[in-house]
Amino acid sequence: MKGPDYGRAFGLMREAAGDTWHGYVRHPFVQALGDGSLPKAAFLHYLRQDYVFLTHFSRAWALAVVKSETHDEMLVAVGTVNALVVEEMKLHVGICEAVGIAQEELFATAERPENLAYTRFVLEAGYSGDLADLLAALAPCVLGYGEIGAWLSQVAASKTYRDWIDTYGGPDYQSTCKEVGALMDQALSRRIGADFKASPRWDRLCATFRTATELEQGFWQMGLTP
Ligand SMILES: Cc1ncc(CN)c(N)n1
Repeated sequence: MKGPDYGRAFGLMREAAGDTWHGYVRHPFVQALGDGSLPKAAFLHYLRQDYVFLTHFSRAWALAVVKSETHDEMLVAVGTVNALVVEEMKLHVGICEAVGIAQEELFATAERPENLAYTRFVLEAGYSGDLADLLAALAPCVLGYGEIGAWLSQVAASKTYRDWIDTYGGPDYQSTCKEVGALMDQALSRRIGADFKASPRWDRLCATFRTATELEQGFWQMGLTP
C-alpha cells in the first residue's frame, strides 16, 4: 500500500509499523466515513472527543516549539499549532454548532480514557525526550489523517461526510503534512544523523511511532462506541 510522500523519515517509520499502519488508515471507521454508512451519533461522538483531543494535541505541538533548536523548527511548530487551533478545530465547531452543540459544551466534553491515554502519551514523549522523540509520537496523527484524507478524496462513494474528507484531503491540510514531513527529516538528521537506520536511537523512535499508531486505532474504535 503506497501513501503520499511526506518525507523520508515518515516513509521509513510507516514501513516499520507494518500492518499496524494499515489497521489505522483503513480502519472500519474510516471505511464507513467513505461509504457514508457511519451512524451520525458515532460521528458526533467522535467529533466531540476529537475536539478535546485537539486541545491537548495543540499543547503537544506547543511543546515542539519549546523543544526546537532552530528558528526553522520553531516556524513549523508554530504554524502547526495555528493550523490545529485556528483551522482544524473550525470543522468541529461548525459541524457541532449546526446540530445545536455549542462550543462551550464541546469544550466541556468528558474525556474518554482512550483519548486521554493517547494525548498524554504524546506529551510524555516530548517531556522526557527531545524533538525527535516528540515528532515520532506526533507524526501518526498529522500524517495519518493526511493519508486518509487524500485516499478518501479519491475513493469516497458518499457525500455524507464530505466536509470532513475535504478538510483532511484539501490543500491546506496537505501542505501542513508536507511541512511536518520535511521538519521530521531535518530534525532527525540534526539529532541522530542523516543515516536514520544506523542510529542507536532509531528502533526506539520507531517504537514510539508504532505505539502512537496503535493509539490512533484505539481512537477510531472508541468512535464506534458512543
Ligand atoms: C485522533 C486524531 N488524530 C489525528 C487528527 C488529525 N489532526 C485528529 N484530528 N484526531
